[in-house]
Amino acid sequence: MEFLSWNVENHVATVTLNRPPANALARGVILEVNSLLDEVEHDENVRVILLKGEGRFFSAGADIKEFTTVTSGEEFSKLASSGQTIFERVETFPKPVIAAIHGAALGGGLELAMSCHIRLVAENAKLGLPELQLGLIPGFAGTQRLPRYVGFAKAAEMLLTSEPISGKDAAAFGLANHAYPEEELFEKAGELANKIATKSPVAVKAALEMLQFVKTSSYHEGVKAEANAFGTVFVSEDAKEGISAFIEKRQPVFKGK
Ligand SMILES: C/C=C/C(=O)SCCNC(=O)CCNC(=O)[C@H](O)C(C)(C)COP(=O)(O)OP(=O)(O)OC[C@H]1O[C@@H](n2cnc3c(N)ncnc32)[C@H](O)[C@@H]1OP(=O)(O)O
Repeated sequence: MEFLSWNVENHVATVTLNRPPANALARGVILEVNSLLDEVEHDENVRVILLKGEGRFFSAGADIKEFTTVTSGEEFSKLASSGQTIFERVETFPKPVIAAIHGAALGGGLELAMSCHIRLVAENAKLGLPELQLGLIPGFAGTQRLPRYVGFAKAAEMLLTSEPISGKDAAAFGLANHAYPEEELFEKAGELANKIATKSPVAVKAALEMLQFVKTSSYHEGVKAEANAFGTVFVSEDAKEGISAFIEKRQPVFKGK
């Protein structure tokens, strides 16, 4: 694998996203997440997966620079659907997946983290869905998962302002299970993963399966609508402006077209 490395110790597979400088989730990275799941799903030595990022961030989201290579709304909808499918596999995976988030989990990075079963964060991390700043919307089920954790009003504020919240606030709002000083994060995450790894894999699998019943049919309709809207919004002039503004390191000027 090019962008993920992993090692197994005490039945815990620690998986590291490694795509400098921001662990942006280019298509290839998301496909590798899927391949990683293929590798560990039937490996009896792996009971828990702990996901983290190398460098300054967990992940700054989808690769904005890669967006400039996609042209049609249909292609963007497909990109969103395939990401949604892989993140859904994370959420329905029969082994617990824990995200340890330092630095930032933004856009697709937060969407990946929200598909994990448990999130531990550094107090000073930034968590958010800033897609509207780019003239876009989230496309990897973020519009559906975020309100499930933080409630409608906070999700609306986070989406509509594009402003991230701190790890400390993420724990207070229920987006993260716990927040720790950054220097303690990975040790605490390892302890939690080791604790879960001592449980019966049969019972753990059943518990995870039962938790999936909280999803409603409107959730599944919502992610489908999100992928379609992602494609429609992406071919707007405002999206071109938002993406160019990010790359040119300036503020976007949106015209409503
Ligand atoms: C369906 C899903 C859709 C999406 O996920 S859309 C993407 C949503 N994500 C974002 O909008 C986040 C964008 N990034 C940022 O806001 C900032 O960056 C950070 C807060 C993560 C970090 O800020 P700072 O510490 O000032 O560093 P820096 O100089 O902005 O970034 C370091 C390098 O990382 C590249 N980078 C950051 N995020 C992305 C990204 N999402 N896609 C591609 N590249 C990214 C930058 O361009 C730059 O690179 P260079 O040093 O070559 O200028």
